[in-house]
Amino acid sequence: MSDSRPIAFFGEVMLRLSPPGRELLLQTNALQIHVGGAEANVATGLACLGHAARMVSAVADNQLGHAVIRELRGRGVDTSTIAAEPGRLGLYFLQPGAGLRASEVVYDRAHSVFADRPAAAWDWDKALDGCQRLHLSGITPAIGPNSADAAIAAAEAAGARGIPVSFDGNYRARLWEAWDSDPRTVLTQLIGHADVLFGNHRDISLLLGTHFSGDGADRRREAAEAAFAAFPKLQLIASTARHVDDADSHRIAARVDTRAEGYQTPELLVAGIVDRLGAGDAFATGVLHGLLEGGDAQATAQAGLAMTALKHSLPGDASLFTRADLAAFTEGGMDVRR
Ligand SMILES: O=C(O)C(=O)C[C@H](O)[C@H](O)COP(=O)(O)O
Repeated sequence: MSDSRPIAFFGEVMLRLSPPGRELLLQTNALQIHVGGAEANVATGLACLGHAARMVSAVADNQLGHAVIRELRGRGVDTSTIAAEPGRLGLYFLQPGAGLRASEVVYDRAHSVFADRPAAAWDWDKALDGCQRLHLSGITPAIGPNSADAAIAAAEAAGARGIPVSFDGNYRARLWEAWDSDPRTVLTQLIGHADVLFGNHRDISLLLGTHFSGDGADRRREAAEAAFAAFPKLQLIASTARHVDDADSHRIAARVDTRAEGYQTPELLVAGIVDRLGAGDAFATGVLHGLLEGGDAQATAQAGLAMTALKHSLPGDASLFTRADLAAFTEGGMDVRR
């Protein structure tokens, strides 16, 4: 039996606006709307797999914010710790890639309710009450000084209560560059609280200022060992290796390193991609699911790979797959099930 206590997710929830097909953003006169936000995506993914997930956030007290809360609640996420306050909801525009044209994201989230909320306004006693884990990502501290302080306060509050923290690096250059930020110091501080880190050898290299000279899996193991040495609380590092052939076809392997062992799955061809956004969050969902089920490095990496592969087939940011979907994927056989 896995732990039934909720996992708390702290981060901004937004709306994503994107053209229906492969059109350019303003070539179209219609935009599709999806709820997005890295931490909310993982919360949704885990809720759909039957785990208790609690979203800690703040949205606009208007139709948009209320719709976001309704959507998350409808997907089984506990929304009782989402504040609705006067102000604006963060948005982002996605122009999906096609062929050799890459996808583009335009953020429109400055001065959102979440970004402008003072760090002292968050109630960590309520947010973390009864939780088994807190999940954070590198997006929250990138949003601006209030949310950087709030992310650190969240990690410290979890630490003070003995609640483990998982951290997804999710480096967003465009957010960090928009203000007078110091990503390395802030991210180092946050990862210092984490027992689970989602990040690859490049993220670790940037954090530690170390160059890892090996190749492939060896380089990832070398980077993981350096991170374990630098961050005493860290117990597990998970990453994907993604080769982009074109917008519709990627080859992906999943890797999990613990202090004792490293396991990397064979590369999986993910072709016919419908929507790549949220695939990293689906990977985190799978890895956390694997951990909650008591899996070892191999089982955890395989669950991460399965969830990320499935997400590429689904429009929208969040992974909505159930345990039955995961089992069907693992059994194989891609023809119609009837
Ligand atoms: O960029 C942000 O700030 C967001 O939170 C929007 C998206 O929901 C995530 O970025 C998806 O992240 P990936 O799973 O890495 O594709």
